[in-house]
Order: sequence, then structure tokens, then C-alpha cells
Amino acid sequence: MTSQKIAIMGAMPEEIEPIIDKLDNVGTTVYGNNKYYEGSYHGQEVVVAYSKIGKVFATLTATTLIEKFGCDMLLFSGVAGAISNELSIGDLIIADGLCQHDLDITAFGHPFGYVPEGEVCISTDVGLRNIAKDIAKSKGLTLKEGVIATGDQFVANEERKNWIGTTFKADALEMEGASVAVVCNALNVPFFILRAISDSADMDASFNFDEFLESSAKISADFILSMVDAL
Ligand SMILES: Nc1ncnc2c(CN3C[C@H](CCSCCOCCO)[C@@H](O)C3)c[nH]c12
Repeated sequence: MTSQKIAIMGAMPEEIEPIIDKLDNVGTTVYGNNKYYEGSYHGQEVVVAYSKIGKVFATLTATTLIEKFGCDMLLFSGVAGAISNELSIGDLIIADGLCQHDLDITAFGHPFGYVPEGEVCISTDVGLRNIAKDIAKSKGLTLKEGVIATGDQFVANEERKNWIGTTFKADALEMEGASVAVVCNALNVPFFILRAISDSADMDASFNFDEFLESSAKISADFILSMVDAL
């Protein structure tokens, strides 16, 4: 048990509902066009919110969780599209680094995903990743660790998916993680992101996403709650 206040964030309602359902003493605060659920899980103080889709909404929510609610660490739970062919629907991936695949000032000779005073790949907290690995081992779960690519587009195209995979050596993709990583790094708050695969970012992505969003989101949410118990 930690005395610290834990932020748990997702992008869509389905990604945090399995978490909110398990909280005690839940109070809600509406702020900045968003709703924040304050409560406890097994005695651990948490604040839970979904940002809405995309990097801008995610940036607002991550910043609010830290600056207004005073959270000391941030755990992201949600679903992702697979790039690596080692990842199937329902599989778990944690990011050791995240990049923005749609950030592009290559016209000035910079690499994709880079802007001055920024970095292409933003790191996550190694201590939290190690806790996740210990949990996975104790539960006999497979947990992939790799780069997650973030961009403001739902990728449903093999060519775009493969370009992202090759360009950033990314294993999965989504639409919020890298922006949350930038916020947490800038505000010196440990950040951890776990995603369960909902689709393979190919021509079937939208159908698979609709079918597996809820079940994959719950897989991720259940694991995140195990993380809270271990902190
Ligand atoms: N292939 C893919 N490309 C990019 N991201 C993802 C993710 C991760 N999340 C899911 C969600 C997709 C929002 S579009 C569907 C919204 O429907 C709303 C109802 O119409 C967004 O928050 C990013 C899973 N598969 C992906």
C-alpha cells in the first residue's frame, strides 16, 4: 500500500468502467468538460477518468489529474491496435517508450516524431514496469514490453500500420499514450501504460475494435487493479 494518490486514466468510458465499478466511497468532480471519479480501491486512494479520444483530450486529463487532483503517479489502462505479429487480440503490452507517429517536421531534416527540445521516444517508469512484470509472472500471464506509437488517427490500414512499425520500431499503436507520457515526464510523475489488443490496425480493425473493445478493456483494467494492489 502506498500513501500516494494514484491516477488511473483511459480514453474511452469502456476502458475505465471496469475500474470505477470496483471502487469504494466514490465521489465525482466535473472539471474542464470532464468527470473525475475519486475513491479508493482496497484502501488505496485513486482518481479515475477517461479523457475522450485523442492526444489533446488526453493531455488535458493527464494534466488535470496531476495539477488539480494532486496525483503522484499515473497508470493508463486501455486497448490498442497490434503492429507486432506476436500480439493477438486480448494480449497485453506495456510500453517502455512511446512516440508520436503523426508528428512530422521532416521538411526541416528532423526525424519523424521529433520537434526541437522534444524527444522521439518518451520513456515510462521502470519501477512500475518491473512491478507489472512480477505480477504477470505470478499470474502466468504473457506481458509484452515494447514501443507504443501514438497518433490522432484510428489506423485501419496495413500500409500505414507497417510504416509506423518500421519507422518507430513500434509494437502497438493507439491515440493517447505518448501525450500522457510527455505530461508525466514534464511534471516529474511516474507513468505506466498497459494496453490490451483489440485489433490489428488493418482492414478489419474497425470491426474487431467494436467486437473486442469491451473484453480487451476489461483485461487491461483487471491487470491495472492488480498493479494498485501491489503498489
Ligand atoms: N487501430 C487503432 N488505431 C488507433 N488507436 C487504436 C486503439 C486505442 N484507442 C481506441 C480508441 C479508438 C477510437 S476510434 C473508435 C471510436 O468509436 C466511437 C463510436 O463511434 C482511441 O481512444 C484509441 C485501438 N485500436 C486502435
